[in-house]
Amino acid sequence: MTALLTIQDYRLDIPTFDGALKVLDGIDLALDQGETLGIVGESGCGKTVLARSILGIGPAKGKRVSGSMTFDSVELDHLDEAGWRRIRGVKISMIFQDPMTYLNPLFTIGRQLSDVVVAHKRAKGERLPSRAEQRKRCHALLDQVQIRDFERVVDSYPHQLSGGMRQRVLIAMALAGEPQLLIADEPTTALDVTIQAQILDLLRDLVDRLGLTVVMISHDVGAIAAIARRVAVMYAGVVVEQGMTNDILTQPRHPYTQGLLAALPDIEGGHQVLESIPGTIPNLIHPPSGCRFHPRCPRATEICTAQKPVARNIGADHVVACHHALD
Ligand SMILES: Nc1ncnc2c1ncn2[C@@H]1O[C@H](COP(=O)(O)OP(=O)(O)OP(=O)(O)O)[C@@H](O)[C@H]1O
Repeated sequence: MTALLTIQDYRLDIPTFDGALKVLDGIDLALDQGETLGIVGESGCGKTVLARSILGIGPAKGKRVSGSMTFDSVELDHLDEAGWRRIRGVKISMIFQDPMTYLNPLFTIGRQLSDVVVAHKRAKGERLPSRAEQRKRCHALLDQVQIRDFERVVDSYPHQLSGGMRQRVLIAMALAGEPQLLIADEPTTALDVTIQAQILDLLRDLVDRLGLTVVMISHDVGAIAAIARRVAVMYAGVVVEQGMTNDILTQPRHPYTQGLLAALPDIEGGHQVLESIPGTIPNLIHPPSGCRFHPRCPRATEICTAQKPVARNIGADHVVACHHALD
């Protein structure tokens, strides 16, 4: 089976006055239809840049140094604007941390959702829906995200809704084009803990019911574990470990993953946030030689400063980039 999304040796630099930030350093990921992949790592390790690059909305000055991204057999890096319009928001849609930023404060939810519904019809060259049809479609979309008081919500302005409701509305908008892939970038981070759990339940339900393919980004391992069957751990622009979520959580092999999980106070029942292990993410203009994690690594030896570890398979669907993964 061909993967729905394939990312191969993807390197991205962002030029700055002080030199190029080597933000993504050879990312390899693959995602099948119907899969749920979590990307976890500390703040600043490149998760958002990676996710946005999949949608062609990466940093404006970002330069692909090597590698490729292929979605549904389409080479994304070769797309022109017309090509992107057929994919972005249609085949791949994205939800973000702060829904308020993506909702227009001046228009009601009903108006904004209707606009999205109409825009999708137009993009597909289909007949534009009547007012009544738009309303029916909005109703169905809000129902899909478990919003039951339809009448109140469609006539509300974004500020009249709670954060959780706004996130549900954004998810409804993201689903309007029946996307093949949904990218969720920290979708629960800005919400209260109880609301976080509700939104995670909703995403879980959508995955189960619609067979949605999801890439979910979070620094919250609990949130990732709730949604994602597979997980990729990122450190300083590198995927250091990936595999089935259950294996990674119970048998982490990379010292960074081990550090992240050890720093979790108690994963049971709650969605604990990662506490970073000692040290900080390195400067990405002059990243450490060899393994980017070596300055913080309790197991680092000479080879780690000299050679970048090659990602290797150490079990069924468990890949680690560490010289000492099996020590
Ligand atoms: N447009 C930009 N210009 C310059 N640097 C950028 C730009 N966008 C991202 N970066 C830098 O790239 C690195 C990775 O950022 P990114 O936002 O992807 O991290 P992240 O893992 O998603 O973190 P967070 O969880 O805080 O969002 C950071 O050092 C960030 O400062």
